[in-house]
Amino acid sequence: MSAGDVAVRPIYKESLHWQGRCNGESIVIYLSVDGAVTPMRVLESDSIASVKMRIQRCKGISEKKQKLISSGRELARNNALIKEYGVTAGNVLHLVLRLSDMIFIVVRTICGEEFEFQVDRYRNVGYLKQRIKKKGKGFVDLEGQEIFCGEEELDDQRLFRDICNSDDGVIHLIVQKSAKVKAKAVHKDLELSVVADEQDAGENQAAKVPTGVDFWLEPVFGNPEINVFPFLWDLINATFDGLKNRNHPIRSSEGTGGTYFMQDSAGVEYVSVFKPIDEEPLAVNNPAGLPVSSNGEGLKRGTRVEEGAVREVAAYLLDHPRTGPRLISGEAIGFAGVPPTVMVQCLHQAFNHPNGFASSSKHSKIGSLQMFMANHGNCEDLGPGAFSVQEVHKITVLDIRMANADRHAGNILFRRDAGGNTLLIPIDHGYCLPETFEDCTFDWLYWPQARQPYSPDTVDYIKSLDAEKDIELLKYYGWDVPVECARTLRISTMLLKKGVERGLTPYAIGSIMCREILNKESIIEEIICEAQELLLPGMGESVFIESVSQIMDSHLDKLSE
Ligand SMILES: Nc1ncnc2c1ncn2[C@@H]1O[C@H](COP(=O)(O)OP(=O)(O)OP(=O)(O)O)[C@@H](O)[C@H]1O
Repeated sequence: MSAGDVAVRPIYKESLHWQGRCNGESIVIYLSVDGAVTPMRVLESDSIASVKMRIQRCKGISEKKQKLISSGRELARNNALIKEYGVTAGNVLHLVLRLSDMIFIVVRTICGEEFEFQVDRYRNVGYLKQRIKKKGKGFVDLEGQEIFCGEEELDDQRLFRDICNSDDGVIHLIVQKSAKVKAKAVHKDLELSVVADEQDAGENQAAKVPTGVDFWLEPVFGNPEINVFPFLWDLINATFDGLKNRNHPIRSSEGTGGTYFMQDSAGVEYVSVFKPIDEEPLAVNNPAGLPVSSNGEGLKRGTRVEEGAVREVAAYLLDHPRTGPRLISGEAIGFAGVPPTVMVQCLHQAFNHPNGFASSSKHSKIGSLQMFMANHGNCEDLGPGAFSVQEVHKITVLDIRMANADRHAGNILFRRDAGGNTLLIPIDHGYCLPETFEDCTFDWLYWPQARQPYSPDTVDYIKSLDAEKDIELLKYYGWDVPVECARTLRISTMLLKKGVERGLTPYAIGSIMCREILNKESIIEEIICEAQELLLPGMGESVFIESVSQIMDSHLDKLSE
């Protein structure tokens, strides 16, 4: 996309131009936010982090909440330079905001009682009152309850999204318990603080939606012989009941794709998360307005647009429980805790239908339906010190196996249990099993737990992994795994297994998979390249994999000397 495609706003005082920077290597690029475009002068040697800092200074958007995309690629590495991503004069940087959905509310009464709530920004004040009533019996009389913000009375229909409109997602209200509940300017002792935690083109091949219905949901089977696990049926049925009771899907403010929270039949809790393939980043109906991919490649190298859902399901299927394959044990949650995920088709007006909506199969969407996991935010909000070694290690095993190209801390939710333990929940696996290792990044690489050796239990789990069986399993579920993705799985599983045999830590293994700097190949890429050079015409995949194995051995032996 060139600057000519968009209307450019005049440069105003607090524009994104550098003040007093030399012109030597400076270029003008364009920043596009929600369709509004602002010119921005940068140096080609500026890092992505420094560009984000400038956007933060000029536009007041925290750099943590910024996702920058240029020419169909996410500028994911903060330490990489603008020029390394190939950004040149006149290019457009698309800024996608990652607003938090979940808001933590601490209600403190004058008597010193305290109640904690977690709501999302699309809930209203009436909903909070219901929650207060349920939790704090006798705390307030729901009938007589009124909540104020400053001098303004908040009516029951008011959404937290509209109250919590500051970028850092924090609202301070006051509760004055008199005959009524009142909220006004901040006062420490009487505080109700609302803290936002950081936390139709796609016509499908699925079965026809019954005529005359305005919503629909059913699983999509790649293989008609598959028996859907009972817990997945429960998930599908609970989601269906929510739709039947007119509790519509609610779009998440986070994320670059269309992600919808599906409500239960009472409209009180979320039961699942639906991600339609035609709304993925760079897909034709992406609600964030990102340009459509020019070559079908997804936001991360080696991934394809509209294949996010199949990868989400694959990550779940391959997250085998400790006790053995799910097909035998029937256990819902696996070693790493990927939430149960299933492929479905869903029809609803609330999804993004830029060309209009009609109750017909044509407008139903294929996508992944994942169990909604109650959480207290994501790992971007906490320092890694809060997590146990085992919790971090389970994520590292998953990411290494799946060669995850999108493991930033925001894609790990956390939940504290009553005993104060913090459980990590990995989500967002749409960029797993890429065809190449180029974009593999693991935020946990820099966490201290990654430098600890795996426990004997974890080593046993890793030893039990079998990439060939995994590929068969994915095929059985109907994903005709492309040869390149199967190769990725074989090589990453091999690396993990060989690594633990030599006592390597997740850090050591992960470092082999990730590029240290953007344009320098990682060790695993070098190994693959070396093996490719040895490959003679007519040699099959197994010979290639054997050659990778031998080269990998010699690299690892050197490492562990
Ligand atoms: N299984 C889940 N349980 C609870 N919340 C979830 C779940 N999956 C997603 N979410 C919430 O929805 C938000 C958006 O989801 P997700 O990160 O998967 O979307 P995305 O568009 O793929 O994001 P990204 O831009 O990080 O690639 C998450 O940040 C999280 O808050």
